[in-house]
Amino acid sequence: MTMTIIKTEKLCKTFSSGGIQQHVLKNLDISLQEGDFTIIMGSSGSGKSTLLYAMSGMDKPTLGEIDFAGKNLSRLNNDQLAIFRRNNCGFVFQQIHLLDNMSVLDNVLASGLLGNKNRRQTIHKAKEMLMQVGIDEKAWSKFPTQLSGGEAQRVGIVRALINSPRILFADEPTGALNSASSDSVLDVLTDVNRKGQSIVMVTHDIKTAIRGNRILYLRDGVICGDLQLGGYSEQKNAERHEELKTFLAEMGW
Ligand SMILES: Nc1ncnc2c1ncn2[C@@H]1O[C@H](COP(=O)(O)OP(=O)(O)OP(=O)(O)O)[C@@H](O)[C@H]1O
Repeated sequence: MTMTIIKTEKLCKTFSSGGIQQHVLKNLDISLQEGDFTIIMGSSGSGKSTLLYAMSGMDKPTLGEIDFAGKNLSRLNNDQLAIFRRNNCGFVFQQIHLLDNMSVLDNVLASGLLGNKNRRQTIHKAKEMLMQVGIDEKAWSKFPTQLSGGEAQRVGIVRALINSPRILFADEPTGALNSASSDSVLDVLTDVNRKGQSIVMVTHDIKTAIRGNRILYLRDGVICGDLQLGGYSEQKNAERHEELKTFLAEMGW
């Protein structure tokens, strides 16, 4: 039986500037299931990143409730939210933001050793996870500038997952990568999702989106489409592609 991990009720986000209000998210009622690889699509400016930031506690909603694994995020202050994010959320973005003056391994450990962690176990876990994403021992002492974009993003994913977050939030994680690097990153995301990691990802790209099992389509701050695609399988790649393209055409994408 699947479990709801995030539930929003009448979630609204309004930005105000120069006396003008922009209602970016409008009364969203969304349920996300644990173990899902949920994709958020929609045209530019439809509110995808704003929704990702609200659901992950990176930003506060203007109105409405967000229940994240039984915790009401709307009731937390900024310090409580920061602790909640550290314990429950992993993030990967288009810009990778590894620390240039630290080695690959130290970049992962900088996150992994936050809090009261056992150093030896954390180092072991970091090395094991780096191996799993194809970053072998030779690369552990390299600096981020010595990595390809795809390698750097795979290190970024390990850094995001080192504290075993409930959800990995990804905002266009392959947006800056070439096709081969992008595939290597998507393979890692598919693999960790198959092992049970819940993922919520924003993307514009169909090839990226078919990795998900559920596609939410946002238009002008409202969810107007919800497609269940089933789990990713390479054999059914072409069929999934067609199904998603048809759905997006119906959405007016
Ligand atoms: N901090 C902010 N202050 C004011 N307006 C904002 C802020 N963040 C987002 N917006 C506005 O909210 C709208 C939605 O932005 P958002 O980044 O969520 O869209 P998106 O669907 O992710 O777009 P894209 O696909 O282009 O990244 C945009 O018009 C944007 O300018």
